[in-house]
Amino acid sequence: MALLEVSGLTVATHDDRAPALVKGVSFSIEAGEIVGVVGASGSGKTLTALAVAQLLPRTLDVDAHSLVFDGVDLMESTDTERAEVLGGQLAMVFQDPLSSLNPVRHIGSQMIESVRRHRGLSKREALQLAETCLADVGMVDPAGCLKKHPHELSGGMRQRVMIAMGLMGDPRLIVADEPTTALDVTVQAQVIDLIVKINRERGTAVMFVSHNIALLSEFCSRILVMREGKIVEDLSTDALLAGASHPYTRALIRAVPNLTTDRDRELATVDDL
Ligand SMILES: Nc1ncnc2c1ncn2[C@@H]1O[C@H](COP(=O)(O)OP(=O)(O)OP(=O)(O)O)[C@@H](O)[C@H]1O
Repeated sequence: MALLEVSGLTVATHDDRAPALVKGVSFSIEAGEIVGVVGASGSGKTLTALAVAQLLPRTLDVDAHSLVFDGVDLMESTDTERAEVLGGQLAMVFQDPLSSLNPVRHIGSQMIESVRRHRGLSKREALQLAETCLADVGMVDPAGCLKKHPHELSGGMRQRVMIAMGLMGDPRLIVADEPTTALDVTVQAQVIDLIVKINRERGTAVMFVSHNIALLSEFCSRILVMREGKIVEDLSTDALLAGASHPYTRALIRAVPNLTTDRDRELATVDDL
């Protein structure tokens, strides 16, 4: 069984007359796999990621035939089971770390909060773990970082802190929603290298949301293409680079000049995809 199996996931507003925002999508992610989710703005990528992490706002209705993470159907599970999964095994990294971090609290106290609640560690043990996780994500002075406030760190460093915070629970899946979009290109590459390193060294699966199919093709083994709330294609990156793809995927490829596939020449002759 896959690590994550989503079947018939629908997300909608409470307005019955409005069309659903995510329309019955199904996909799976194997343990240790990096899967990209790509699509134009508004195609439903973030809502799908938030539904997996059970973080959708209450203003939205969510329904699914099943949403099984590590053998537990989160649609059917108790609050306690869900809290256990979400308290550690599944970590979420957002585009803007500043909106996830409390500006007036030290990094250390924010990092240890969840792990103390869910794993019953003492403050000292939790701070030791936080320091180790900060070292794992390449922070040069992990002990010093614990005593800093978010605004004292650069954007790239804040994103490393968010990833370190996710690692505190030793997750099996990291759901990363455009984690590098707000960063400049060099820092973006460093954060992606870090996520790939975590995947290789710890076997952590990754669901990586981006609007950039070329970027995803560099490190994902599989890519889900979303359009208007549906997954229109689910293909391996090898298949993508070989050129076998849906017209909408080809349009996304065409929008990125530095991704070359066998189809590129053909694409230049295809009108109005
Ligand atoms: N809380 C909400 N209430 C109502 N509609 C919403 C809500 N959140 C998102 N939407 C709408 O749902 C659709 C899908 O949004 P979503 O954020 O998943 O898109 P996305 O593919 O992640 O886009 P982007 O790349 O711009 O982040 C959009 O039309 C958006 O306006």
